[in-house]
Amino acid sequence: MSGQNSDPMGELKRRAAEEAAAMVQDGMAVGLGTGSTAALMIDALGRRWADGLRFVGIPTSERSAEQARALGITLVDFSTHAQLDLAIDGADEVERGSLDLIKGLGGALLREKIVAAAARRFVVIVDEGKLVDHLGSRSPVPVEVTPFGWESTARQLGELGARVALRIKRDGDLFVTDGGNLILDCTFGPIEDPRALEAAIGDIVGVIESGLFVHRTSEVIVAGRQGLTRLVAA
Ligand SMILES: O=C(CO)[C@H](O)[C@H](O)COP(=O)(O)O
Repeated sequence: MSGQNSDPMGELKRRAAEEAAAMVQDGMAVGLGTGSTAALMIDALGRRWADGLRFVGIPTSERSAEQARALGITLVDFSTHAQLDLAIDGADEVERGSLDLIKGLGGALLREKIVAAAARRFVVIVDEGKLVDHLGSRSPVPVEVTPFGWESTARQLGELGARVALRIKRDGDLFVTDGGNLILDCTFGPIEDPRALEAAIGDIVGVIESGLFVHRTSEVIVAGRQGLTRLVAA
């Protein structure tokens, strides 16, 4: 067995990741996303780094920091780089048309959102299975909350119409974010007005941030069976 084309979608995701990595230019400050697709992009940046490209990265998770460091990529923080040229990340859902997102199934939504908000351009890489007509069609909205009083925060999220589940790891331990917080996965079903829901979630005391990314995306690179497609925000 040759192994070639045994994972055609994986190969397309790798190409999408490489296309996004090709947008990085010498001297840029770049936000490095989290997740399996973002990891392919960081690998691609590692190859470009080995070829002589020089830039600085701000990682969105300890995982991505570790990966980038192992590739020799220089990492910085917001104390020296309060604004980024570009941030590249994956997503759990992308709404066709608006390019609004759900992120955070990997648990890095807070740092991901801070990095996206600080970037002049925010580029998202996904496979075509992540495209939806309405956010919430398949994915819950992850919400990062303070451990103190999480039960009360969960009750109030429930009052917004969500089925709320505290995120637990496969080994049965609580999932704790890089910032030491908890995640409540909130299933709303298809969301009519993501902007209004993002605001309503953000109004609840105890909520740190939600995985709704509204009006933040500059461009989406979609890996599909027919090849790569680039979607640009209207
Ligand atoms: O938001 C994220 C992590 O918090 C990821 O970008 C999202 O979960 C997509 O991951 P993957 O590329 O593995 O499907």
